[in-house]
Amino acid sequence: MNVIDVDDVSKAYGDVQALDGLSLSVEQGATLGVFGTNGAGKTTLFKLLVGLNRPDDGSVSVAGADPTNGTAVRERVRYLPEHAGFPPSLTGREILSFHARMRSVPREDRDHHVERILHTVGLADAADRRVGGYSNGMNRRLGLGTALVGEPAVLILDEPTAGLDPDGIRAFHEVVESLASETDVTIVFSSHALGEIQRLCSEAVIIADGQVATAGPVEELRRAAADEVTVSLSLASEAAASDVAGMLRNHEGASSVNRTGVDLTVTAAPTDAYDLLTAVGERYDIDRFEVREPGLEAAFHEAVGADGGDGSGSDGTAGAAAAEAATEDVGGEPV
Ligand SMILES: Nc1ncnc2c1ncn2[C@@H]1O[C@H](COP(=O)(O)OP(=O)(O)OP(=O)(O)O)[C@@H](O)[C@H]1O
Repeated sequence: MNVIDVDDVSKAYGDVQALDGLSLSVEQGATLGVFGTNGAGKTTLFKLLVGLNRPDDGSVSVAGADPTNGTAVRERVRYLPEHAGFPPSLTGREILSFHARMRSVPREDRDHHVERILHTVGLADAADRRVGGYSNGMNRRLGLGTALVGEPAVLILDEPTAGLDPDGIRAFHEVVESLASETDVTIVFSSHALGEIQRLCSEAVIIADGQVATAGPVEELRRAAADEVTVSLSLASEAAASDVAGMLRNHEGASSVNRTGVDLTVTAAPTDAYDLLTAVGERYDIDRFEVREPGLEAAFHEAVGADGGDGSGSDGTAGAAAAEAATEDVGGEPV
């Protein structure tokens, strides 16, 4: 049964055609990854799914109704925007309890409901700390926790791991993985990292120029992907880089390790890349990291680069931008 049906939807902001005849459907319980370059239309799509915007043309149905049609639908569909802030002086438990009251969770169930969510998002030990002292990753998981209050049918997560360090990404992945395997919630998850979509999602859709460029089971993307990814990372000193090289040579997930000064290049299976980064991040300060996935880049290039898209394609710019977006992956922030 489809829980989301988007049919031939268009949406413009003045002269900018953000969505241009986009159609997509999602089965209940699926985890859908939405990938696209900057400005492809992902956030516009998400706002239509949660009723924050209306389409100019076409129709949107979520959990059996038009999302702009009243609060009953909005209760069943939750949106975690890219940036969610909380009052720093409150604790995680207080914030979740507040959301439980707002969502009309019965008083006698509230404490148990909040406790269960704290465990689900991995914040049980930090429940009574003020959120002003939470890390970026903990804040993001608390945001996911607030979205889980009242047991929604659909979760819409807009780039939930953007800007997180490897530990934060891994912790968030674990929460999404357990939600996907242990509940019937449908998760729609946008990301600039194809590897993340490959790891977490059962279905993927690639959006380019406001349209679906390609869609299907992630298994198909996986088949198109290379067996190995390249992880590049820089350590604070040559001594640390040398230690890490030794450590990774003994790590069963790493198939090759090369070091030049403070820089390391490691090849690994796509699903091992985050484990390797976490293992290093637990013991050393990583200055910079990047995960490159040549096979996925090629698949993406093919999906959006073939006709080039509006105004940028004939000279290959769209394909180049696509490849750049894919290689950027989740790297960047110091750990
Ligand atoms: N409120 C707005 N007013 C004018 N133009 C907008 C507005 N919101 C989005 N756009 C434009 O619509 C297009 C699609 O934007 P959207 O935010 O949906 O893309 P996105 O895929 O989420 O991008 P990103 O990955 O950068 O967040 C872009 O060209 C953007 O500049």
